[in-house]
Amino acid sequence: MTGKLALNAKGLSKGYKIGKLKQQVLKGVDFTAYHGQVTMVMGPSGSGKSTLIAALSGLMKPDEGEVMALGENLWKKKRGKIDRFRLDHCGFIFQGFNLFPSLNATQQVEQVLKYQKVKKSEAHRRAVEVLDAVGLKHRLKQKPAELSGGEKQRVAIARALSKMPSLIFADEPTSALDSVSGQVVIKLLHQAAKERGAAVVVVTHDPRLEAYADRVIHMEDGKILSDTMISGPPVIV
Ligand SMILES: Nc1ncnc2c1ncn2[C@@H]1O[C@H](COP(=O)(O)OP(=O)(O)OP(=O)(O)O)[C@@H](O)[C@H]1O
Repeated sequence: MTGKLALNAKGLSKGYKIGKLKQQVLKGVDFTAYHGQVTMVMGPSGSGKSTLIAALSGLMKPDEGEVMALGENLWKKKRGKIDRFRLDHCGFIFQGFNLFPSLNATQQVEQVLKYQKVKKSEAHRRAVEVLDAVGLKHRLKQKPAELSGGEKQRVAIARALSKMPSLIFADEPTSALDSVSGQVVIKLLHQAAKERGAAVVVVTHDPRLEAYADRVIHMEDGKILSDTMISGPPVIV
């Protein structure tokens, strides 16, 4: 699995209309991501990083271009099938955590597994296991309001990892965190790539992440300016 192409996008373009003007945010972007690798996307604010992630993950249809995700032509699918693809194969870690305020840490993870039709008892077992893995065994019953920023982000990661997704999209996953919590989050993402062969795409301004990236892509003004493979070309197995 490791080293195989997980995402292969070609010619992605996207513009937003503001009144009569159209702002071109993605300008014919080609993008690849491999299983077992952490691909970091950097660039100035407004350069189109989040829009790129949205197009790659089935959240927002590009105006032009094609996304092959796990060998499937994502945007050729019907809306419901795209939603199902996301549910089955994608894990998301966004800024602001997106946790349900009324659910405790265990329930946050169980909720996701319920959508995957995992049995209740099995969902509970897996939720506890994955929360333990992110160092939150002592916070299983806490709701978001009772958790620190770092703990909330770890719940969000546990939730994303619990369904063992092949594709993980993280948008500024460490921006709200102190350096210790940030390191924990980075290591967990790295582990998901190395131990499970997930393709991890991380949008970040955080230079600490660079040490864990296999590849660093720089975007500017809707285009990719540079693409540097840090850990050498992927190994095809
Ligand atoms: N739904 C939308 N409607 C209109 N304009 C949008 C929309 N989403 C994003 N934009 C604009 O598109 C441009 C690129 O946004 P995007 O969020 O992709 O950039 P980014 O590189 O992720 O920025 P940041 O680092 O600040 O998060 C910005 O100028 C933004 O204002």
